[in-house]
Amino acid sequence: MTQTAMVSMAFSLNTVAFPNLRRSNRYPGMAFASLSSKESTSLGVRVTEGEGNLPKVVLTSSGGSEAEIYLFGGCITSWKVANGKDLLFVRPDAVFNKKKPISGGIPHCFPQFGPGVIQQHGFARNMDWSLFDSENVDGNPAVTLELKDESYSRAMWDFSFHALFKVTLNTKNLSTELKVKNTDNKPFFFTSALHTYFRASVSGATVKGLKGCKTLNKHPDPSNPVEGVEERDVVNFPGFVDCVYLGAPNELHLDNGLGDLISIKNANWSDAVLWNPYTQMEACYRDFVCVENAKIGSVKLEPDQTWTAVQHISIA
Ligand SMILES: O=P(O)(O)OC[C@H]1O[C@H](O)[C@H](O)[C@@H](O)[C@@H]1O
Repeated sequence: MTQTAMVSMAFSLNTVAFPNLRRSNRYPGMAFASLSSKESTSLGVRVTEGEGNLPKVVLTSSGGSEAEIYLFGGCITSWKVANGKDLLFVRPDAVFNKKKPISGGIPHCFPQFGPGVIQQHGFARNMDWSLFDSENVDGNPAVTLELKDESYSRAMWDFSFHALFKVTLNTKNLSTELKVKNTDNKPFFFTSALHTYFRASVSGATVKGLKGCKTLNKHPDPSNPVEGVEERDVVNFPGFVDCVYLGAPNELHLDNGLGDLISIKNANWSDAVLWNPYTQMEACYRDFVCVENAKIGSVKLEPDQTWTAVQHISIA
């Protein structure tokens, strides 16, 4: 299919309002499928209707990979590599009704990781992000979503900010770039994470690269993390795991126990978190591990300053 053919679909979003489409579709990469039609074979970037009638963006690369991103929460829920295998995991208890964050894929934690003065993991996973931009370069599609403060966020965190989240799909990798700009006239602080749920066989899953990191182990008491140092070359998930790794390296290697070796690279996500709820989630804990790129120490942004962090997950 040619690039021209990829964008031939009409833009028809009768039932869903996207408040910020002003810069969308600048590039010949985005097709907007009718929300009444769930089927499309277009390559590139298209918007369609997902679970619970929520709008989702589908990226399809010329190399045969596919990713899905819900505007609600700016949450990537699927990353299928060319053989059709989805390397991300959405929990069976996930709901798509905006009453809860989508439990699975790659939810945002912003502007707070974990519990604290505002809701657990912050509000970004509970808000509608908007389409901001799209492109399709050499068969590798990308979409940028946008989140700004509004009354919901202001009620708990009274700052003006502008976040952009760019998701780029290549044949063998999925990259994200998160930019947070302080658009207020006073400084603010935040913490953040990409709470990535990888499909896995928990009994065989391992993570390499964390040896030597300072740890804050939330097991057994989440409100009183135990400080330590990771001594293992290969970290596994023998039971409940909830551990922060400070000063994590810019590349980790996940063996998902299902035959896939996944490289998790980052720039500026200085920390990492491993999480598996074990029998707290009896129905699904065997089927995923969370390996999260995180920023646990507060980032301070002065007015007009921008913080940028990149995650790059790829398969060998
Ligand atoms: O259930 P959620 O709010 O999505 O949080 C799920 C988990 O996220 C992180 O991994 C935290 O370290 C855990 O303490 C928390 O339980």
